[in-house]
Amino acid sequence: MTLAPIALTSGEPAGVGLELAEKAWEALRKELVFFLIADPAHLPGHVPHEVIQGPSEAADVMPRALPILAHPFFGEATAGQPDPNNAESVVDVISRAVDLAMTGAASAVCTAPINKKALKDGTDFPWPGHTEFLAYLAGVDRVVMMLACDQLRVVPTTIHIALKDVPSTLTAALLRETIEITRNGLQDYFGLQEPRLAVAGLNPHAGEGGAMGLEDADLIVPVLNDLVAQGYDLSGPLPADTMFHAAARARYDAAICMYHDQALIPIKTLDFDKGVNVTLGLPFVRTSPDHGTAFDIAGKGIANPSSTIEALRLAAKMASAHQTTT
Ligand SMILES: NC(=O)C1=CN([C@@H]2O[C@H](COP(=O)(O)OP(=O)(O)OC[C@H]3O[C@@H](n4cnc5c(N)ncnc54)[C@H](O)[C@@H]3O)[C@@H](O)[C@H]2O)C=CC1
Ligand SMILES: NCC(=O)COP(=O)(O)O
Repeated sequence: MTLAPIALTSGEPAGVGLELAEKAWEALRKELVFFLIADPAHLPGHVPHEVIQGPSEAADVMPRALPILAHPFFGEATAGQPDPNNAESVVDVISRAVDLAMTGAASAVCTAPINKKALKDGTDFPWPGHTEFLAYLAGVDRVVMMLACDQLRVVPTTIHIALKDVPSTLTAALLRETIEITRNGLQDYFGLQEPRLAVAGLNPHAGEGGAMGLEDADLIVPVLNDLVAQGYDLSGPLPADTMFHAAARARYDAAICMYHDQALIPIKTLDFDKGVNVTLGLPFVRTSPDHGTAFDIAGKGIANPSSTIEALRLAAKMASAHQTTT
């Protein structure tokens, strides 16, 4: 069965997203089909583009031009300088892509980076990022952020919160749900029958028997024991400083981490260029490049498109894996 095209969102028009959409089209136009939802006036215009009336026209257009589902914005796109007048449309484009994915007109959603501060300034966007907004749009209570590259997959259990709030936010229920959603996602979309999950400790040396913190023994261990008894393949809590070297990585399929930087530093260090952000637990596939709006290089034509290209490739792979299992 042919896969429906992937919906790629505009993201923040003052960032590198639209430049990367054009570069991704050049790289992928003979490999897969996607369409961009954006204001055509915002495109840098280094590649041909063609406005389509609906996703079903994308496949015909893709080999010759970047298919674009036009979404008028209220402001202009000035590199590195977000216009608050655009914020509402940035958000509306994400909702539109989700509608298309929920109805099957798009096989997946791939999001270009948004600038959280620009959205807060322009619209009172109440969400920390796409991840939580997508869960809201899809009507699901809990989703999981996973970042993936060839060498590593990582999941932050707590995401965009202050470091001081991590211990109080980290509950047994949150950790359990994170592990469950990760396991299901790796089974459904990545062909792993029983994923091997390595769980990081919260404290240095995973607490070192209580000498450096109690959460590892008191909170993490009971959750792991319970899930292992249910058949999960889990190890941990592991000291986070020694679980990301090559030999350690070979022992697991994904690392469950306790907070944002514990998860994202190792993957962005290993493969910033090709890392992909995936949301697990949604009723549709969502991927994104692992980087942000990169205002410092926007408009210069030097942004590296590899992460966006890999995000579109992974979206297509996950969507077809799901199609064959449903
Ligand atoms: N999925 C999303 O919507 C994401 C959004 N963000 C948002 O992006 C904004 C900026 O975040 P930062 O922390 O500055 O991270 P950033 O990823 O935008 O930039 C960090 C550094 O990496 C470089 N960089 C990023 N992408 C690049 C590319 N494709 N090619 C070459 N160099 C690249 C930038 O020039 C900068 O020096 C924030 O508002 C943040 O919340 C950050 C990550 C993901
Ligand atoms: N640090 C990852 C990030 O900011 C991406 O967040 P999201 O917008 O995908 O929720």
